Amino acid sequence: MQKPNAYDTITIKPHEDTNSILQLLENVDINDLTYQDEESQDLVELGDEFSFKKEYQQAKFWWEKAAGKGSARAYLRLAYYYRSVEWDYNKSVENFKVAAKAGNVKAQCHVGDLCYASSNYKMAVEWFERAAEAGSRYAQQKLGDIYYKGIGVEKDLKVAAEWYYKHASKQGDKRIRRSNSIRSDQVIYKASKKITSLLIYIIFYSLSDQIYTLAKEVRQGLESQGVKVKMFQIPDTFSKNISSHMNARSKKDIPLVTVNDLKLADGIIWGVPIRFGSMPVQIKAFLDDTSRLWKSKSLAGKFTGMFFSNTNQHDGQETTAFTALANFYRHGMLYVPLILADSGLHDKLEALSGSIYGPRTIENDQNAHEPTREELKIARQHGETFAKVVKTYHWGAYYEKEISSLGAQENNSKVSGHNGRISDTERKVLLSALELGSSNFSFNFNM
Ligand SMILES: Cc1cc2nc3c(=O)[nH]c(=O)nc-3n(C[C@H](O)[C@H](O)[C@H](O)COP(=O)(O)O)c2cc1C
Repeated sequence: MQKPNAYDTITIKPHEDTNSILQLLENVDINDLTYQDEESQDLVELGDEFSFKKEYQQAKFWWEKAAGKGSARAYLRLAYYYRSVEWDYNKSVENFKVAAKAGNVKAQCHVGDLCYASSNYKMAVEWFERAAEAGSRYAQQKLGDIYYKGIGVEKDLKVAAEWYYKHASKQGDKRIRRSNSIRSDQVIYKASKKITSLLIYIIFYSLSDQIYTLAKEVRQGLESQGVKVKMFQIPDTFSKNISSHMNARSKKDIPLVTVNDLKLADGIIWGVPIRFGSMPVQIKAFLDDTSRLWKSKSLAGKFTGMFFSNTNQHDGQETTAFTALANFYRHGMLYVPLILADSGLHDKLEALSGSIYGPRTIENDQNAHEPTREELKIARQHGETFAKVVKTYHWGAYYEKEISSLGAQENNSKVSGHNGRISDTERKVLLSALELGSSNFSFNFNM
């Protein structure tokens, strides 16, 4: 019979395979327990013998006899027969369904595939679940994919990770079972710990508290992302006379920063009051002192950012930012700008403080030390964004490290016939576990 161009019922796509029934039967577990009785098993095997001799009509005869006795195995063979010898889509699907209902795992996978191809995801999941629970690795992987991508079901990384893990653990591939470090729950736990132990510094110099007020808001934004925050101030170098002349306020509860402290931070945000279009000498002196960290590259790769304060709307933020950037780039630090889309700066009609270089508060004669609500909001938002950037980087670095450690383990384990590469399944177990871990921290990959 001629293979039809399109199948008739519903929206199921035709199988494009031209496999002979022998090839199709190759993957069938001949020891499956879905036959009903010994007699029907004999009949199925008789049919199989004819099939191996490519005498398909005879094969069909005996399989039909076995099917008449309720043998699920026989129904599976008839489904293959109508799919690869005598093209009859309806009969093929009918036989798959009977075999699936009678508990044949292979048939359940086929029915799952058919439902999936016709966008009936709910049914597909039901059939794949039946097969997966009976141990089908194919169905386990399919369920992992379905939940991982959220196709027709609500995306659920935890469920995806569990199915991928089951799929991987059954592989006979002992690598995944043996390696405790890639147990998905442990990956999540370790990665989560890594993220919650990220340490961000806010380092500022502030005489009359304007910068200090903004610093507290940046801190809130950072902490909302689950990172640890330490606040430091840069030691003053003015004499008591000058300080009191400049209305300096003591902030005894905030520790003074030392150059060595910087080594421990995963990110540093600087609070910079503007002095004649540049940073205060105290900050500059401190940054100059960091030159002793060049050789050890202690600051290289760390994220950094700034927030500002000054008196006049158009006076000095850009020049202060420009001249500061060279200090950071010299160390190989990575500057995080104020992301305008996050801050809402570019869609406001009224003039707002801050720029692409960072949030800012403008001194106000009546209310000198109280930034506006919008300024505080932008500062908080910047703290959030900064923490997300640092987390994204460390998450990715952690993931990469796990992947390469898998590769290294593989090379060491000398599993025969393995090329040392990480399998797709291993990647998927890790990826879903890591994404799941990230979602536990309301971490947003789409920022
Ligand atoms: C020496 C000096 C220079 C200043 N230069 C500027 C300036 O160039 N532009 C500006 O808008 N404000 C300038 N200001 C105002 C400060 O930026 C403002 O007082 C500061 O941001 C207050 O922050 P703080 O309370 O955290 O110390 C200057 C202040 C001083 C003391």
